[in-house]
Amino acid sequence: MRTPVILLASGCFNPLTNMHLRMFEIARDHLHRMGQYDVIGGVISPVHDAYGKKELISATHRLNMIKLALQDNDWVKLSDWEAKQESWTRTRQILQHHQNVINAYLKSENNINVNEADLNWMPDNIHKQCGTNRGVVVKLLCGADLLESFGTPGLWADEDIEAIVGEHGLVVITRLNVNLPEFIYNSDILTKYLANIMIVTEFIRNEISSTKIRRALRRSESVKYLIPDKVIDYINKYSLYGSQNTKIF
Ligand SMILES: Nc1ncnc2c1ncn2[C@@H]1O[C@H](COP(=O)(O)OP(=O)(O)OP(=O)(O)O)[C@@H](O)[C@H]1O
Ligand SMILES: NC(=O)c1ccc[n+]([C@@H]2O[C@H](COP(=O)(O)O)[C@@H](O)[C@H]2O)c1
Repeated sequence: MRTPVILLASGCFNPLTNMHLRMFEIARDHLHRMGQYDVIGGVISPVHDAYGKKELISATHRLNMIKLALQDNDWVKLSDWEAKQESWTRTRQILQHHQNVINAYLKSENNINVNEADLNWMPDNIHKQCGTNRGVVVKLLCGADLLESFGTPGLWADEDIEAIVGEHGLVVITRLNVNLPEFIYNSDILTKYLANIMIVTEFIRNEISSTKIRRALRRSESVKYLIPDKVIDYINKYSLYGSQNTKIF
């Protein structure tokens, strides 16, 4: 029997791009083709404001843009749990929270109090898709650059990496200039849990990044077809990313 999986992408989404959405599609295709997993949902979890990364705009705006982008998406949902915490939360805790909540909810057959915020990101027809006996695994969906950041001294605790890869698992999308097999080979922890790391090769190379989108916006260059139209309208409406009085459609 296939294991039910939710793919969770945690990041800045500053702003959300079409590549963020595409990551979910190619990851789901890949996992289904492998035959071992049943991807029952996708979750986008934008980082808390306190993460404080350069140029990070408020979570309110980032959440609103994601909501707009997902209006026509029938399987990827927004989770605002991380963004609404008191402060920044480690990725390990985010994965654990989502996995615990969904499994408790499934076991209880609706009889526990799941708060509104958590109900929002759960897949539709979750009981039908999983029944009560099949535990859902929440896997971290990320790009190769995020995996590479595991090697930045002091950024990730070893026990967090071990829990993320060992208890959840990674689905990693290739990115230009990152040699994933070599990076994994050089890490004892990643090699130990190799079976839990799925590398998804994006053969249709696409180097859209939020950094490039912000740069284009600052320079009044068009970002159409790189981010969803509704997100462009929102950026225009609130003059975000230095896009005042510019033509970005
Ligand atoms: N073009 C891409 N290819 C593969 N993964 C990507 C791509 N763009 C973003 N991602 C992944 O999406 C997740 C969310 O990333 P984040 O919002 O930090 O995106 P980003 O576009 O890399 O941001 P920034 O450019 O601001 O650093 C991360 O795991 C990141 O690796
Ligand atoms: N120790 C950790 O759990 C840890 C460390 C660094 C980044 N992250 C997460 O990685 C994501 C992407 O961050 P960057 O955009 O800075 O690469 C963010 O969601 C951030 O919260 C987690």
